[in-house]
Amino acid sequence: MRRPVVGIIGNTYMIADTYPGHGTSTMNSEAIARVAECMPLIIPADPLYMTVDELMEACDGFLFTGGRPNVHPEEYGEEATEAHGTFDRARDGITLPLIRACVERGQPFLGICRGFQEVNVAMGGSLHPEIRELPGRKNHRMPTEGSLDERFSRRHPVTFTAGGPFARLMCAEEVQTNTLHGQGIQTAGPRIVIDGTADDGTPEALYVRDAPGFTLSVQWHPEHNAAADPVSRPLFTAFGAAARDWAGARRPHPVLKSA
Ligand SMILES: N[C@@H](CCC(=O)NCCCC(=O)O)C(=O)O
Repeated sequence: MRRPVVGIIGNTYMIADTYPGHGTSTMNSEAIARVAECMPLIIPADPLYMTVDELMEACDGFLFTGGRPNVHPEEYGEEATEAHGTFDRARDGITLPLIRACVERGQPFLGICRGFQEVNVAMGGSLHPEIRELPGRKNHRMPTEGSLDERFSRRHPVTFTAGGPFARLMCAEEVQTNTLHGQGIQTAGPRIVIDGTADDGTPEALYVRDAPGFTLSVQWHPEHNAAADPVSRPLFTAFGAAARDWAGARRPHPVLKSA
């Protein structure tokens, strides 16, 4: 059987500070190829180039990756302010309808950081532009100095709901994770289940209630050191199994089965 194809949502970057291109970190491709055991395919996420239907036909599952630009607040009914930072409207135009279509059809996805936030917004939730300004919250942003491994080092605990899909998948109710984000979930969408939180109350792990397929998503970055990290590895392995099920029969692999 051919390997399942996982569409890795690309971000827009300036190449050599001169002209725009699409891309993703090799950590994402590596995690999909070597841990999920699927074929990584980087997607130039822009509705000018493709439709959601075409993407769903071409790919068996999707990795909604991290990305510096924030989801546009119009997508959750708020006006943009300076605090909301920069945006990527082309990516919003693909990812938000694609998430809703995957939820409805049971096609698997794994959301990471901005991708986690996109899942919440796509399902009717909202984001806070700068969570470190909320009372009692810590700074979750990427350290401004240090090697890649230092910047992606584990910085806070995440506690999962006892008996929930994440606790079952990780065989632990508490894990340590990295953290590289400024925004965070403000209100969860009606079907979003927050299944893990940081020690300052920031939502860190979610799934979509009653979705027929795999929807596990995390605010941290499991793609770092995915093959060796005991928290990352089960997430990518379970996602790969869900994509294989979909590729084999074009049928969903439910979140609870995956855990
Ligand atoms: N913009 C959001 C999401 C942060 C995020 O995904 N960070 C990783 C960036 C990786 C990259 O630049 O590709 C926020 O700040 O909350």
